[in-house]
Amino acid sequence: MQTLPATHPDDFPVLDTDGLRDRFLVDGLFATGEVGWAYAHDDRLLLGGVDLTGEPLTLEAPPELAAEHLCDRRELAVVCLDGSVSVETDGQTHELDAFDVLYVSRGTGSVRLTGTARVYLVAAPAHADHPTAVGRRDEVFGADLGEQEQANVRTVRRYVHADGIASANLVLGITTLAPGSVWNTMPCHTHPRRTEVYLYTGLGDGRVVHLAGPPTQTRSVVVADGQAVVSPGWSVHTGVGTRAYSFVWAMAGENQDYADMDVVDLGSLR
Ligand SMILES: O=C(O)C(=O)C[C@H](O)C(=O)CO
Repeated sequence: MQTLPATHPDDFPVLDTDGLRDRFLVDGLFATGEVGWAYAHDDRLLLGGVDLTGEPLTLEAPPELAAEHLCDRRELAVVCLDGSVSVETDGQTHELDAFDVLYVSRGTGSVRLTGTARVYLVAAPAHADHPTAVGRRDEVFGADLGEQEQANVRTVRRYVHADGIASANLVLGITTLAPGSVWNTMPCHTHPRRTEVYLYTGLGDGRVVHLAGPPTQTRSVVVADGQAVVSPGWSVHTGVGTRAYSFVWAMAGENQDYADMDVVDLGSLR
């Protein structure tokens, strides 16, 4: 399992390309038939991915958690990126199509996936139980943002958040850029009270030049389809693609208020 220990912001500007990628880029999540895990020490976010080809798969807690079941102390989001997947949680079945999300309650004993799909997993420590619930792509709250002139026309869909699917800690959504738009999250922001992870999808062979770091000392990380970038509370998270794409954004920390962010003035970005 890839482990990403926390980094002090003063150490960020001195990292070279490989150092930045080692510390913040998550790669290798989507193996066929088995879950690839990554464990960010920032807010203890656990990320997983699997390429399902029809064989059922039961999710196990990675040994690093020292837990009997994945959800013993954690809540989980199961995100269907493409295809369709059937998720059985303690005997209850939930059908997901592309960009549907299943929130799985802390305390759930067994989680089993069956289907032909790429599935992304995000699990955060939880101090309370909330009901297992499905958020459907076409039913959750979606905000249409951006302008054609700024190449950032996009729909930001919110699934798990203060006014949506209830959770103890997790906040999660999916942003989709319109054809011809390439910029996400500009003007950008930081979340001093949360860690955020962007998982890029729908990029094909393209790339996103993702900007990270303190607002006055940003660096770029070139990201491919199926890779993710961890943004600690002091880091901006924004990027420009070689084509339109989607990304799953997931956060954990002090609260679940989507609007709790510090917007960075474009003129102060360095
Ligand atoms: O394109 C955007 O703007 C976003 O998707 C922003 C994310 O929702 C985000 O960063 C939430 O904190």
